[in-house]
Amino acid sequence: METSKPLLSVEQLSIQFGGLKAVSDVYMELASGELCGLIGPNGAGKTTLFNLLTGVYVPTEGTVTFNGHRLNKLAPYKITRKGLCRTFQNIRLFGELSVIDNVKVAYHSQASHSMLSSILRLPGHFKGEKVIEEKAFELLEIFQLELYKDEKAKNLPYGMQRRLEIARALAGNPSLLLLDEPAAGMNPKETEELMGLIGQIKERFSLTILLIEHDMQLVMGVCERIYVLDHGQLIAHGTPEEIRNNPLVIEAYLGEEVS
Ligand SMILES: Nc1ncnc2c1ncn2[C@@H]1O[C@H](COP(=O)(O)OP(=O)(O)OP(=O)(O)O)[C@@H](O)[C@H]1O
Repeated sequence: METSKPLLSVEQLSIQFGGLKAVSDVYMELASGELCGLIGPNGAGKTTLFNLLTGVYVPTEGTVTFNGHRLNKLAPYKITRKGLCRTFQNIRLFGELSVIDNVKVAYHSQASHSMLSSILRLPGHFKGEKVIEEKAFELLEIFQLELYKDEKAKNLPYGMQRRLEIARALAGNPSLLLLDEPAAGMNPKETEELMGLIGQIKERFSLTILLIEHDMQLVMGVCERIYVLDHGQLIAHGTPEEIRNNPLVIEAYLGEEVS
């Protein structure tokens, strides 16, 4: 039987900050089209792992292979161009720019019309700009932000800013999307709507998604598989059912609710 190669393959990935191994010998495989969770107590190394996958940090040891390419030591923007895009735990929008310009900026980093045609205002520039404007508006519609397109990003309510962050990440045309606590600070209704939306964009854009989330019920509800980190080490991975009943996970979360 032929088994297809994973979209993302992480082997023995480690990073050391002084005396602290923030990520230690981590293994992970994501198949194309999966929606996986990454969980673990505070300080477990989840965001650091995202930073390693996206080139923010260079690993001390180990390899990251994405879509057949070794990512080690590639600059973050090159990794984004390969189709691995992310959002951040702390919202990183251009607050003074309009909502639609925030998405357009993200498109420009991928734009196919050349810098020269833009400088000289050649027809290719205007055609490219029109396409970008249309695509950006489409993304705003998907995230129900189109009515706010001319509003400064900083004036959006928090939940909408979080949605705009994801729209911006999608403008990078990812095949793998990493979401760092996408529902942080949202109320239960906003969170439920966001999770529905994440399911929709996954199908619509044929995405593979890895998401960090603290709300256990939510992770168990939406993810097909879950990876669990504790003190930088991978202590478990499996289906929500397997994770819920794993003694190591229960111990790591002692005092917190796992189900
Ligand atoms: N640049 C850095 N220099 C030194 N230590 C760091 C650095 N980045 C992260 N760490 C440490 O690595 C450990 C893991 O941090 P990380 O932010 O990845 O955890 P996390 O699982 O994302 O936590 P949380 O759920 O609280 O966001 C922490 O002890 C943190 O202080």
